[in-house]
Amino acid sequence: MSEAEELGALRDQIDAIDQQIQQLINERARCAQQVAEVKQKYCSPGDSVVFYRPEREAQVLRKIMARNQGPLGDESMARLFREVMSQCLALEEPLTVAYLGPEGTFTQQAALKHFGHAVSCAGQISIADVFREVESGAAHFGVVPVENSTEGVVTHTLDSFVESNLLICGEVTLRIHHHLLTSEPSASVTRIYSHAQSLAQCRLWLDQNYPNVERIAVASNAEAARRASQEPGAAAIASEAAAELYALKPVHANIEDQPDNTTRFLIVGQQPTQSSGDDKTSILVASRNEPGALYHVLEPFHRDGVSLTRIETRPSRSGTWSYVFFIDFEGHRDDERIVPLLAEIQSKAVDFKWLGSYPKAVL
Ligand SMILES: C=C(O[C@@H]1C=C(C(=O)O)C=C[C@H]1O)C(=O)O
Repeated sequence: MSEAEELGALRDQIDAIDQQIQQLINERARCAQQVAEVKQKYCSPGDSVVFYRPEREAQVLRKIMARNQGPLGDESMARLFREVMSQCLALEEPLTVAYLGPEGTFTQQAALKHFGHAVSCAGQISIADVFREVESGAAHFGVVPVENSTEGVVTHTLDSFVESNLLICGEVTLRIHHHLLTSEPSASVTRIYSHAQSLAQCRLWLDQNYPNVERIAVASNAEAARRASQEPGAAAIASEAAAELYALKPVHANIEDQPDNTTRFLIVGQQPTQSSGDDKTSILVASRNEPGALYHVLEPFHRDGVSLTRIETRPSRSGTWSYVFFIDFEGHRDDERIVPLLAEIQSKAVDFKWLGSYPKAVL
């Protein structure tokens, strides 16, 4: 056989397989539409139907990864199905997701990684605005950054939970790569714009490569890219998405000081999420201002062998030198061993707030 004949035969096979995949995807989509009808049928009058089910989506993705045999990698396969589910859910109900914008931010990337591309994303100018959009019902869900592996916690996000009644219904992590973007030759750069966190994440690289160039902190990396596209002599530290959006060239790629630089984002919404079988819970606890206060809050976790995944301390706004603790641990509020544990902590604390139980990030 000639090359053309061999390729022709294989491409015929691919066409036939595509036809089957397409039919099956539409069959799946029809099932999702029926799921929507069932959800509507059993919804109590006065309640609003909840179409998006984070725990079910996490379970679907975990099953896909567990049974995958290649040659496509587990994560690549899960990403494909992430998009299929996103389109199926959009047939049930098109979602609006508020995120910390503007367009081109890492938070937007996180929103698309979590929900897939069939949602409509609404960029907000602050974390408080993301919370407001979801509280008012203008957006179904919100996405906000909460911690970075190099720079630590995003305090605005934690503080927002003190006042807000929104619940955490998911988490998503993103490997953060920073690039130096400009439209000029890199030698003529006189100013570098970026968000303060990104400037900090690239501090050593900047000290070595641009020691005498002014670093200017702006509201977001996307805003930095916008300025770099308009001002002569300006460069930005931002993402590939921002480079595309503002037609800038990445003159130096992956300039972050820590190669495993990762940011964790939270998904916030109005409804509680059911157990997916592999979950995390976040709580806020204020304890008495006395010796051993934190110890007494944490002791039950140790005793019951429940793993803490994070603990943050923030000053409470209600009194000088009193604190609230943000605690993340493994398990769901409805798990048999978590129910009594939470009751005990609640009974010991001056103030206690359950912020949500949600599936551990799958992708
Ligand atoms: C189909 C459903 O609704 C939505 C779509 C899903 C899917 O496409 O698999 C999964 C969960 C929900 O977000 C469902 O609840 O099963």
